[in-house]
Amino acid sequence: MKEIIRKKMAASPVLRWTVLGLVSFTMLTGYVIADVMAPLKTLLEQQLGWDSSDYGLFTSGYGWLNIFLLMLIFGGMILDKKGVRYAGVLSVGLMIGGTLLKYWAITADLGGAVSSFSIGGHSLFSVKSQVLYATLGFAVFGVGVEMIGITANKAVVKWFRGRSLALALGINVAAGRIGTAIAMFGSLPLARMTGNPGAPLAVCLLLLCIGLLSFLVFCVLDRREDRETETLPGTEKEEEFKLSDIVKIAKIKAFWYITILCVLFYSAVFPFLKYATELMIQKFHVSPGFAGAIPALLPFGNILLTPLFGSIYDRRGHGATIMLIGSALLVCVYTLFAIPALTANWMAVVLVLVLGAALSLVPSAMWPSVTKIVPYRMLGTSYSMIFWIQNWGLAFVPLLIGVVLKNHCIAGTVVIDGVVSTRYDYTLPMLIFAGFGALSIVFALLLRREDARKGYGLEKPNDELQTNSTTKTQIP
Ligand SMILES: C[C@H](N)C(=O)N[C@@H](CCCCN)C(=O)O
Repeated sequence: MKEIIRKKMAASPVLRWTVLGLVSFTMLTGYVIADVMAPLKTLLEQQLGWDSSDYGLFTSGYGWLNIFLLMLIFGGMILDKKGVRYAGVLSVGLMIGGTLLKYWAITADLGGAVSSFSIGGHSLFSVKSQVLYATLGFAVFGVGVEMIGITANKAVVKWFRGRSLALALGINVAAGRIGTAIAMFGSLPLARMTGNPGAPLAVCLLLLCIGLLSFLVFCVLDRREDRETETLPGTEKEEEFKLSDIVKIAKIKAFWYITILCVLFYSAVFPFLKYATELMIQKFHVSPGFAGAIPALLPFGNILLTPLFGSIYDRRGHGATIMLIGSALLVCVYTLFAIPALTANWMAVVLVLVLGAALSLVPSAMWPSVTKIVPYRMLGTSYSMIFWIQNWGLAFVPLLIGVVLKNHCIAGTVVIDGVVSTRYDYTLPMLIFAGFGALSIVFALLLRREDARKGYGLEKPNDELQTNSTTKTQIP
């Protein structure tokens, strides 16, 4: 066991909340782009001649570099080695570069060119060049936006530890949800109004440049603060991150419990959203024009509830229990979604709202809890390892649900908007999501037990740590 002395909790409240606003705004601009193309699927098919598999390839591009080339992990190590300012500017640079490539691909006239890939004369696959370049752009963007997610977390921890940390992290997550809501509601009307599917991307690029400016202002404040803090008497420099720290992180049981809880929980929520509109139409008989509005309630609820639950964690504690309750809610929601007899519209609205509460509870406690389990100097790498494993779930669970629907859930046909479409019985997919929820409960319980054993303080108020913020903190 090693002990280090935490840096002094610095800065005035005004400065701290300003910093939170600047970093969160930058993250918001990234989150808008992450979801801005989702409402445009039909438009891309109508105007650019894409089909569903083109769209599927493009969407999956988000995780390619992060998952297979381990870019997320490298991003976390860069964050720990070089600090939040360097990592943040790099993230925004990647987001801008990736979005520029995507914008060019969507708006350029490539004359229907096709890119083919072959080995030894055997054709592997061919894809429209436009789709390929747009996908590559989205892949580069995906590295940047995931990296800004972990960078924002570490920056918020740097400025808020010991003082309303969970509230601040909750507000940061809420900023991401505002970004998602802007994309969900603004993208399609703008593209329709201009008749150009690239128009929302152009606006996003402008937003991202403002996000970059916002982050640069943060950098000035952060550097000034660092200089001032270094000169405070009694402040010892924190140990630097070493590669061997990864092994140390990997040896922490609670870290794995929280990571597995994270992948299970997020795999039960974000992939659900990809199918939620169809579920509303087919099970709850919501009109297609209105069906997307019900799942869209989810981010709105989060905007208020995530900071609220964060604040409860700060003042009253019960972090592990909050994660447990959020996981239990998943099981209730998906079990009710699975019951074939429950088809009332209002039921769908209530269940989505409760799901929104779950998606506020778990993140509001999960991200601050990581700071109690791993030391600050390893935080970037720890968050990136959690995100990396979570990205596997986010990439493959939608695929799993698609396969299950295709092979086990076809229940005839149905006419939607005058078009004969396949009718799916969503019982099995909902039970799979409920299963993820049940497993989340198991890992939340394991986490709570481990906390009781090791005394991480997950059940203690974060603000209580304020008194300890300038004293010694135990580090594994
Ligand atoms: C999808 C992404 N990897 C993720 O986990 N996002 C979380 C937390 C974001 C933390 C932002 N500083 C989310 O709830 O959106």
